[in-house]
Amino acid sequence: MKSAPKIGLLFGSFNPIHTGHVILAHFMATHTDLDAVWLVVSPQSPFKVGQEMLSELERFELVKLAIQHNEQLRALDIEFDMPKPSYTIDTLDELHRRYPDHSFVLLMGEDNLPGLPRWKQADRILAEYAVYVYPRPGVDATDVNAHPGVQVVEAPLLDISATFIRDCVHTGKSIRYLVPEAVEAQILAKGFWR
Ligand SMILES: Nc1ncnc2c1ncn2[C@@H]1O[C@H](COP(=O)(O)OP(=O)(O)OP(=O)(O)O)[C@@H](O)[C@H]1O
Ligand SMILES: O=C(O)c1ccc[n+]([C@@H]2O[C@H](COP(=O)([O-])O)[C@@H](O)[C@H]2O)c1
Repeated sequence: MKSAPKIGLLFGSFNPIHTGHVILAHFMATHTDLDAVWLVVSPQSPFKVGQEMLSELERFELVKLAIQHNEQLRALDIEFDMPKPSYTIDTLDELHRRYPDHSFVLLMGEDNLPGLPRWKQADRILAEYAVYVYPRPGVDATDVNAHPGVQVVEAPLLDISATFIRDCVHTGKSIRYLVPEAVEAQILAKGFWR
C-alpha cells in the first residue's frame, strides 16, 4: 500500500516570490524525505502588520507563475478566506481537516526561527509538526535549533530577499535571475514598485 504523502509547507508573504524561495522549495522537495512542497501565500503575516504589500491575489499570481512548470510544487490560497492576521497553527489545523491522510512538515528560512517561540500556539506547532529549516546568511538561531523537532538542512546559502527585489525594481536595477523569468515579466508589465 502507498504511504501517506509527506508535504512540506512553506508559508510566506511572497512580496514578491524570488529565486531564494523557489530554490528552497525545490531543494526541500528533492533533497529530503518530502514528496512535495506547497507554498502558502499569507495575506497578512502577524509580524508584518501595517507593512504595505501587493494584494494577496497579485502575490498569489506571481507564486503560480514562478512554479508553473514544477510538478512537485503547488501554490495555496487557503488563508485568503481565513481570519487575519494569518496564524500558521490555524492553517495547519485547516489543512489537517482537509487532507486527513497527508502528513505535513513546516518549512522556514533560518531567519524565522528565532521568532517562532512567539508564534500563536508555538508549543503545539513544535509538538505536532517537524520543522525543516533552510539556512539563511547572517542568522544565528541556535536556541530554537535545539528543539528535537527542528532540523536545519545543509543547503547552499541564498542571499536574496523580497526586500532587495523591491528595492532593485524601485531604483530601476535589473532583477533578472533574482526572480523567475515569468515573475520578472509580470512585475515589469504591471509596474509594481516603480
Ligand atoms: N534567501 C532565503 N534563504 C532562506 N530562506 C528564505 C530566503 N528567502 C525567504 N526565505 C524564507 O521563506 C519564507 C517566506 O519568506 P518571505 O515571503 O517573508 O520572504 P523574505 O525574502 O524574507 O521577505 P522580506 O524581505 O519582504 O522580509 C520564510 O520562512 C523565509 O525565512
Ligand atoms: O502563526 C503565527 O503566530 C505567525 C507569526 C509570524 C509569522 N507567521 C507566518 O510565517 C510566514 C512568514 O512570515 P514573514 O513575516 O516572514 O513574512 C507567514 O506565512 C506568516 O503568516 C506566523
